[in-house]
Amino acid sequence: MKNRIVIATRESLLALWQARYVAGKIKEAHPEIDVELLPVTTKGDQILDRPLVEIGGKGLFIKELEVMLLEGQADLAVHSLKDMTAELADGLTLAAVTAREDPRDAFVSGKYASLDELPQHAVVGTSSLRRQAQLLHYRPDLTVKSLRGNVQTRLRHLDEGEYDAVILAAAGLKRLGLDRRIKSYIDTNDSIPAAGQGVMAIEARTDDADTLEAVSFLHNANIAYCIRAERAFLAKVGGDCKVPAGIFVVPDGRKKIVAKAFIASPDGKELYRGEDGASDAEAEALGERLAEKLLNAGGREILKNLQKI
Ligand SMILES: NCc1[nH]cc(CCC(=O)O)c1CC(=O)O
Repeated sequence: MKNRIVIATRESLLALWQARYVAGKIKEAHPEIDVELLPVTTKGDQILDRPLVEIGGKGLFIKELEVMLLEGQADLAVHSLKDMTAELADGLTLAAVTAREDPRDAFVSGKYASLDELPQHAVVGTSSLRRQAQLLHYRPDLTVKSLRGNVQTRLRHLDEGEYDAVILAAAGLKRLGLDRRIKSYIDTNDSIPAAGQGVMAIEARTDDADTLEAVSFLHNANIAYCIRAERAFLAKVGGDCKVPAGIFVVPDGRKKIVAKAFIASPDGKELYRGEDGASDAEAEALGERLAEKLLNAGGREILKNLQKI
């Protein structure tokens, strides 16, 4: 058994909260292990003046952490699963995925109680094509304006009056103790979450059996099945936040899971939705089948057009 585990983490308050949470759990379960945090600045955190899509997508938040693992400077990396690309770097594996925090998108505003209360042409902040497409599908009159940075920065931009409302993940706000900022929750049928939303992923070296064993108690097997389906879908539709797509999978009784997903044009005018279920053992096939169905329905054409931009 190891006597020391180093956890690489981004430096945002949410990332630090998540890394500290995992560190605390490991110390509780294994008092003999020394757990240390290694905060790392990632490219995705540094470049805030351009949309994520332009600077290379969400892999930018995890690459530096993966290098730390591969070079042996750290033993674990804690991520928001949502920020991870469909493929992990060679030699690395998901040691555990945690129980899911609230998966919903949250409506945050100083002036309005819900999406329905927003006046015509109100300005809503989000840089997620997934949120944008679903927002505009529901309310084509709204103006969606880019919003980047960590959770605190986004809230500050809202408070400074640049937006009438912003959409953020409920999970991040709750972890940071900012629930009071949430005016209402958007139902997962109206804003289908991103693959992995609300789940923390703990990544480690595939050959580091001691570390894998030390964190195995944090693994939630039921969520793992759901995540397998969500990530299989993500891999099929392009694996990055460049696509206006989402999927949400939940356990459904004994050894079954159900999924709902969508692919849309960024303006929300075209939106294809589907639902399907399977046994948990067939999670990947479920995600792939749903992706294929939505791609055939019109999603493939949308993704092709997006690549031209
Ligand atoms: N895009 C950044 C990001 N990555 C994970 C979360 C929240 C936590 C989670 O979904 O697990 C957030 C903030 C947000 O989308 O509002």
